[in-house]
Amino acid sequence: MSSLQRIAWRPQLPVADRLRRLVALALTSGRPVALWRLPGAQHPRLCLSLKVDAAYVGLPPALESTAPAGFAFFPFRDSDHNPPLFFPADLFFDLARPEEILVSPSAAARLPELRQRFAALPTATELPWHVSQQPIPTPASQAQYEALVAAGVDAIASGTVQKVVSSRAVRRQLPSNFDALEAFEELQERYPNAFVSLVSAPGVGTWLGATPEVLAEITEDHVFRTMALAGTQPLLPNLTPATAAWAHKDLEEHAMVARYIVNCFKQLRLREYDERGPRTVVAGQLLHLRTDFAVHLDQVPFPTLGTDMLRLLHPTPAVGGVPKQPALDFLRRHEGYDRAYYAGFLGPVNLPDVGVARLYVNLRCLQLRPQEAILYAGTGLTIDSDPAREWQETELKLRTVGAILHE
Ligand SMILES: C=C(O[C@H]1C=CC=C(C(=O)O)[C@@H]1O)C(=O)O
Repeated sequence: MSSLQRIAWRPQLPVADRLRRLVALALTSGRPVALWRLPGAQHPRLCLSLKVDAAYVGLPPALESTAPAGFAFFPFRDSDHNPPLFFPADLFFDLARPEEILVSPSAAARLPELRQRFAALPTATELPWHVSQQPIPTPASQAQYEALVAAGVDAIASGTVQKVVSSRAVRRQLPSNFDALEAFEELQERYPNAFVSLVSAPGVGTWLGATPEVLAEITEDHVFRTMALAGTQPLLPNLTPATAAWAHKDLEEHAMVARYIVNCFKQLRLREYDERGPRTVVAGQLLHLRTDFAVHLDQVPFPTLGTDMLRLLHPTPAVGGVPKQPALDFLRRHEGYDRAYYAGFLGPVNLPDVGVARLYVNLRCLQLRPQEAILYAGTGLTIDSDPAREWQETELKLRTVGAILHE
């Protein structure tokens, strides 16, 4: 049950300024704020939490309709440095319906004060985005990354793992006059089919991204959905999804993710899932192999399937590896930097529609620092991986979110 209440809201301000001021309202008082645009949607949405402490949680969130409404922001791996978060929704603003706002009971009780603070905020100031207190990761040089790939291939050859997804971080200077809200807008325009997000929270910093990968969804029609997304090639001018041919390496890399998902269903003893694929899909300037999985929740006796699958799935072999624990151990030992929220997951739960949850893997993302951005990208390794090609693939993936870092 959502306890959010709909109220009319007609400040004398253009819609974009309302959004900017709501973000300012959160940031100037040290609170978390999440903005997102669903794949294919025309307008973004915003969730603001009034209680910072309420955001820190342990387990991945419950996805049932009885669970609280809010926005999940989970790291690749739990740690004191990268806490798993769920921002309970106190204010929800949908730019498709700019004349209203949804508020929680505690926000409703404070409406006069919130309205006053909102009205007093200057529109044109620079926004005080949250900054992570964690050290900036040391970027891997090409030689270092290729050595990591070679170590991954060795671990596969020796039988320690079957697949592992190595990754790296890159530092880029921010362009002069960089504005995170304008960058969020540009990501929406460039990638209409991605889940585009801008999340800023105390202890977490500020993250921007445009991901193609669903981790766990429960849709309006009561269908649980997830996908295997792995296998990459550039979308070259004379190529279409229909004409793309795939190397054995990509097919194998993809099949391991699909098998892992099937095994998660098996662990829950669920047989009634629909599997479609693999097919070729476009994500920005890249092509991926994708297999879609769906379960009609009204037709199976698994009321908590969404929550159970989420807890089994993360991190999938599209970002970790197979078997899971040895692959994660390999990454901890060899990767040489902290992924933080890259390859974690994020998205709204019961917000605004009760019974609907949309969680995505945090890929093609960057972290904002005062003068620079930290970009992240990884590649799935198999026994056939060539270090130079894997480096090249990370370069291509970095271009997705990197496209917004121009003068
Ligand atoms: C790990 C990333 O992508 C994953 C998703 C799609 C294709 C992938 C691949 O082909 O390696 C990765 O598994 C990333 O973008 O950083």
